[in-house]
Amino acid sequence: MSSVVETKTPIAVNTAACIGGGVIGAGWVARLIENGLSVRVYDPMPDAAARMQPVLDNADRAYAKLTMAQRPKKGELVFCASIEAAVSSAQWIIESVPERLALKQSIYAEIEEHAAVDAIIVSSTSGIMPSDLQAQMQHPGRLIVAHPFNPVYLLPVVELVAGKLTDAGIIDTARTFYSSLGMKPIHVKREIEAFVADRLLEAIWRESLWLIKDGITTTEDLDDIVRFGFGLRYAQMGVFETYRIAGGEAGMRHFLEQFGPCLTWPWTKLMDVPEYNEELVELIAGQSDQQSGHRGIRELERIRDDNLVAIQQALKANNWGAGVILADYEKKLFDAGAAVANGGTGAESEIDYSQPIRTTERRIPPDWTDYNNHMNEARYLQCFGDATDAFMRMIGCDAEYMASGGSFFTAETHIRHLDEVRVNEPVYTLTQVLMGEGKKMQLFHGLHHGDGRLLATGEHMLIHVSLETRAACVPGAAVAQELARIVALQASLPLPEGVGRAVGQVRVQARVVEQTQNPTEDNS
Ligand SMILES: NC(=O)C1=CN([C@@H]2O[C@H](COP(=O)(O)OP(=O)(O)OC[C@H]3O[C@@H](n4cnc5c(N)ncnc54)[C@H](O)[C@@H]3O)[C@@H](O)[C@H]2O)C=CC1
Ligand SMILES: C[N+](C)(C)CC(=O)CC(=O)[O-]
Repeated sequence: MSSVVETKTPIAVNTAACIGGGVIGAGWVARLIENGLSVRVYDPMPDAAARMQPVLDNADRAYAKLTMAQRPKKGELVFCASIEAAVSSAQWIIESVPERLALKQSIYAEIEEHAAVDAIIVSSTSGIMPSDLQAQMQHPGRLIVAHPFNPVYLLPVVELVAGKLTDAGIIDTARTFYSSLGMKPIHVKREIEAFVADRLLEAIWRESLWLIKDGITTTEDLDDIVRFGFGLRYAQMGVFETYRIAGGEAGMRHFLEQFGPCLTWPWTKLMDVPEYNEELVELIAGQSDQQSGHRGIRELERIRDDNLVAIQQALKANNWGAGVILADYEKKLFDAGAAVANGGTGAESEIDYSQPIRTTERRIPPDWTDYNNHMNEARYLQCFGDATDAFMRMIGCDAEYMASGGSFFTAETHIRHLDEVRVNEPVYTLTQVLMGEGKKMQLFHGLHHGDGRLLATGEHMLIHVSLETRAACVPGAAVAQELARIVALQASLPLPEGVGRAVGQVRVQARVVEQTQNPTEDNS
């Protein structure tokens, strides 16, 4: 994926500024740099950079598990001493400072003094109306709210809200921009305090505070009721689809018929608000300390991130909800990844196909290792399979080509394990094309450690097939031509060491030869 995000309006984003680097600012920084954008941060806290680093480390760890696709080269991160230095070269400016209208307005005034006049300014506010935020701006048309969710680097949804003075077209620009970051932008059609999600969250938060304050339950039991129950449902279906199913065959109508009358029963205390005072803080924070105080925040973040990654991957396997967003994001990464691995901007034209081609590049994720404390053998095949996929895309055998009915199937594989690799270590694959003719394609991948050591080799015979008939057939003209071109370019390369090897036990091979020469009824 290119680090330059082309948006629908004539604005190309390659540098973003983040004003405020706390919980949400750090989350934005992580998502932006993981997607290859350069980010300039301003936060007046003297230790802002040191406080942000563990969040960036956790994000890096989560992304390594989120997708096996090669991600763009991480964007540059610069901490700036002033708003001026942060925004002057940025095309996209994200404000994530504390939730106070006057503070936010004073920051926009300073941003407008130094930013390009066409730079977009975006607030992360949880609930202040964009019309109020833009009220004192010189160029209010360029401000919108893009309300994210914690952790910003993993949760796809972002609520987009325009103010009364926002220019037409900015929402579309923002939709394109956030989609390119692997997010799911949702346009909230009319501005309202707290938008949509925080209205819902506020309801459950207020009710929860009442339930603890009234001694009905504890923070721990309440959390268990959520996470062992309806919380599991909400990762995959929302309020209305869930309750439609709860209405049985008759669906939503029956559900409303059955539970509609409860609306007038005392099933909520939402009409009332618990008094916010020291006693409430002690009660809630004390129980929370008892429940979770034995773990640090960073450790809790990692547990949360691992679970969010696993949930999104499960949804991807079911082609549902947030999993569809992850699949689309990965497709973009895969399409661009191999080209970027070969250096430069990622343009296919920059790849030197006369040499073994750098097809993938990654670090070994924590869950790829086994009881021997090194990469599990199944993952070697994954590395080689991904390298084959990357090469297929290079010759034009991509999603579009497959949709037209052609693809390659692997018919035979031989893997040699030569050296160990451990968690978090960098690896890359180099691919040599041994043959590409008619229906057949033979590839030889070398899996290398980042320091150059050869860790394993994979030799693979692939057959081109029709996805309709599942029978072998010759590839389409463009794919065949590109494959032939690369084969010709690599024709003078020496054959790689280990090519054509079988599992090399001399005595077994001798038996194979003998059996072939003297077939009996039993073994023919
Ligand atoms: N924490 C959350 O769960 C969510 C928060 N938000 C919104 O994001 C915004 C930021 O919230 P958090 O990150 O949670 O707060 P935070 O308190 O973690 O971070 C705020 C950061 O802004 C910095 N800051 C203060 N004055 C500044 C100034 N004049 N210029 C630049 N930086 C300044 C602070 O040093 C701090 O690092 C708020 O508008 C909040 O409503 C949105 C979604 C979720
Ligand atoms: C509590 N909060 C209002 C800041 C929450 C949000 O705005 C979104 C989230 O991440 O829950």
